[in-house]
Amino acid sequence: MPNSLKLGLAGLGTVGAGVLRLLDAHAGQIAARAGRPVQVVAVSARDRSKKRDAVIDNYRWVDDPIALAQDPEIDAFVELMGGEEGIPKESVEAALKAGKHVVTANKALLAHHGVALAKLAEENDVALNFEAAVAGGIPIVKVMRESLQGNAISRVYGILNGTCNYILTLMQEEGATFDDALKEAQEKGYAEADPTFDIGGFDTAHKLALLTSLAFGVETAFEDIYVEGIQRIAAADIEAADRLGYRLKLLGVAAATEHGIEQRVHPAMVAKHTPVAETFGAQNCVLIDGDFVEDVMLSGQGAGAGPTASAVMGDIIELARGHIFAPFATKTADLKPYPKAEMGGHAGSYYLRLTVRDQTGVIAGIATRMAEQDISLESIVQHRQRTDIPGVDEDEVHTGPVDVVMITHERPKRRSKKRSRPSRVTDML
Ligand SMILES: NC(=O)C1=CN([C@@H]2O[C@H](COP(=O)(O)OP(=O)(O)OC[C@H]3O[C@@H](n4cnc5c(N)ncnc54)[C@H](O)[C@@H]3O)[C@@H](O)[C@H]2O)C=CC1
Ligand SMILES: N[C@@H](CC=O)C(=O)O
Ligand code: NA
Repeated sequence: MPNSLKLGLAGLGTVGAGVLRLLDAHAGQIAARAGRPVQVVAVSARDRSKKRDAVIDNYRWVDDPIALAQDPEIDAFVELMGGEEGIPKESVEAALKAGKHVVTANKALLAHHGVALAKLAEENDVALNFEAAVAGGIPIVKVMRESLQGNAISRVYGILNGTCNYILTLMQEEGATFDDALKEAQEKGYAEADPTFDIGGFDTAHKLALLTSLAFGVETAFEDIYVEGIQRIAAADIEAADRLGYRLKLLGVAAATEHGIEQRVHPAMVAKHTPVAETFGAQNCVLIDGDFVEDVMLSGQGAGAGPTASAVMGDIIELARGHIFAPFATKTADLKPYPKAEMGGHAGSYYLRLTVRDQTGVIAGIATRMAEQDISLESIVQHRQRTDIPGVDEDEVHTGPVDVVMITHERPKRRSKKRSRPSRVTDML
């Protein structure tokens, strides 16, 4: 049998430990399928003695991930530390410059520095594989990079963050609080080390930047993505969505428009009984519209040790077989600059929830204000009496507060810079 593919693995948390367990469980099958054994020879993390979900005694320990990245014994460096700057970035650069293949799950790093790192990989004739960086176990990067390259893609969108979908699912299905649901997602290993990246929509935006590049053959443009997270979603929004026949989901959308490519991340009302609305827990769902293939949808677990380790191992097996692809499908010199479509030109229908006093003329007043702002309403509904607002006592029960829920007709996001946005806005898909 040919020589084994020797790996140096940096990062032994949820994903790193998952990769070691997967290799341990399926070493024989992987060797047979890859055509040669795959072997971890050395590992690195912050704390050697930490209790973890994998046994590391059989591997050489290297304190410094950058030294591991250049270790003469390894063929490939597997970066599972996370973070866009510092040691993860320097170690990946060091590995590529030393002629080592790199496999990483680090979407934050790639969203910011992916094209520069891909250029380094090209110059050194090595691979930079990142299937695990987008939608966890779903093989979306391979599909975009290889299978769909013959198409002109007009849109790629979906649920790209397991933590947010898990939180929204628990709030919707079990009435859990936001904080409790987030804590559970963290305990299950879905969340980023800093969960603000998840709930603030930035992790979805990191992944969207990579999908946009793969779909449209353009440079990544994370800074140009419109990002709104799920932190301000309240139980009352979830209830209102449910009554209107929708589920709230955090979506990432990249779409070709007449003005360029629009990239946006925000919560959206998704009609019940559609595949996106039926995506629950840590599952992700990615949809692609191509001119010849038409609609493609992929779904599966977007986070967690097992699914992510599966994606990492797929990338490693590809290397062991000797397959090297351009990381962003197109040679970096041929990637086009990102043609940004301003969100100001985005046409959408919006959901708004106002909490108001239940007094005569309130709804008429709102309708008048909306008309003054040239916003046309598709529906306006007065919802339940609010009893959960501090300072409201029983005597006030007839004068409010109540929720008024409105759905607007499709309109551009901002007609004029002078107009302020309503405080609670959710774009509908
Ligand atoms: N947890 C998940 O479901 C998924 C995670 N990812 C990505 O995989 C990567 C790893 O994520 P997790 O395993 O969840 O993180 P984690 O926090 O569980 O583990 C991180 C590991 O990296 C080590 N590490 C971090 N920074 C380091 C540094 N500067 N020097 C040395 N060691 C360092 C830590 O000691 C730890 O062993 C991240 O890029 C994450 O975004 C991607 C898909 C899914
Ligand atoms: N924190 C991420 C992990 C996978 O990418 C998520 O929740 O989706
Ligand atoms: Na993936």
